[in-house]
Amino acid sequence: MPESFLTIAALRDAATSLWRGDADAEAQAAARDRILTKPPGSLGRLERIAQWHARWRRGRPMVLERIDVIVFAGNHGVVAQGVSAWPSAVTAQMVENFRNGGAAINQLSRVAGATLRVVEVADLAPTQDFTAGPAMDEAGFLAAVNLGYASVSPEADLLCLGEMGIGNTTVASALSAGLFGGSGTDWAGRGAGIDDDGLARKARAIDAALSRHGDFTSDPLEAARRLGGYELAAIMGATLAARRHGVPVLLDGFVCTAAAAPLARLNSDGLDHALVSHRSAEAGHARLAAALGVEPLLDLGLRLGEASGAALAAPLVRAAIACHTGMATFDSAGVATNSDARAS
Ligand SMILES: Cc1cc2ncn([C@H]3O[C@H](COP(=O)(O)O)[C@@H](O)[C@H]3O)c2cc1C
Ligand SMILES: O=C(O)c1cccnc1
Repeated sequence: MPESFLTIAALRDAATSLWRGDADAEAQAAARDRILTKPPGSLGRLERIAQWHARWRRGRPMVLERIDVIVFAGNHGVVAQGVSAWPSAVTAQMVENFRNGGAAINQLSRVAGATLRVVEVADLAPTQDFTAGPAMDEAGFLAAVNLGYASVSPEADLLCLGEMGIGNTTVASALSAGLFGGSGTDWAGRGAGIDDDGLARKARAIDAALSRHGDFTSDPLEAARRLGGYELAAIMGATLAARRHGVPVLLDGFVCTAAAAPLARLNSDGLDHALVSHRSAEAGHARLAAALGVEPLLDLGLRLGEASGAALAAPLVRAAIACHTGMATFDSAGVATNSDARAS
């Protein structure tokens, strides 16, 4: 596979010929779960998380020494439609804040024992307003995908993805509608706190984008190029790279999940190496998770973005792996197995 995609066709090839994961490693992890000193299944979803990590780790040891958090930042032409309560300048100001350690994600990354990196996509130039034309041309879209792809280190044991981009809840709503159907009012939410009039403008902008681009959105990559944004394209590229490198992924909230969703539309298992870390309070996220058939790990009423939910869920993966690798077996600890096991 090339290190960067020169054409949409090359990207499509990569996104439709995915590594399917290590089914043996997953089965071995499930078998070990059954002999650990606990009632079978009693660690609930933690057991599935450990098995998931084993499957997508390409045979490497089940450790969580290196957790990478990457926040991709970008700007959006559709902000001109009055869809955000905040000016686009806040994107660059928050990037500076990330670099100075002052944002929520700085604190949450530290608590998770993770390393935070911020990547400005397209130098924070805005996309084209997608009510008037495609958000990105092919070259700009591919450059953003490639930047995201190249940002992923194969050395990471877990990758937390997030975003910063004023206006991007409108973009995520339009992209979700393009991929899964529905209208502006179905998908639009209040984002970073827009009022009722703004919410109505947001729904109208999404509907305008859908009527302009709707004929092309049956192709998930065209949907991503026309209705997406630079940082969303980078998140998709990073998610694809993580699949290739054997790095399990935690996706953040609505925007991040929408960004990666084209991969699930290209392949029914295209996001199996990624977990949705939390259910965002942003209106569209529950609908998007249902459309993808996934159950987010946490539900804390967060509606921030920045990878905040992903960083919060990383300790769950750490806990799952600690139990899986550290617990004694019934045999080694001399604990009696249950009656079914004794009878067999
Ligand atoms: C100070 C501030 C910090 C943020 N951190 C994340 N977001 C979040 O809000 C933005 C999306 O909301 P909308 O679509 O309504 O513009 C994104 O930048 C997202 O990451 C923030 C927003 C603000 C204002
Ligand atoms: O869930 C998200 O991704 C989100 C919610 C509100 C604002 N920005 C992002």
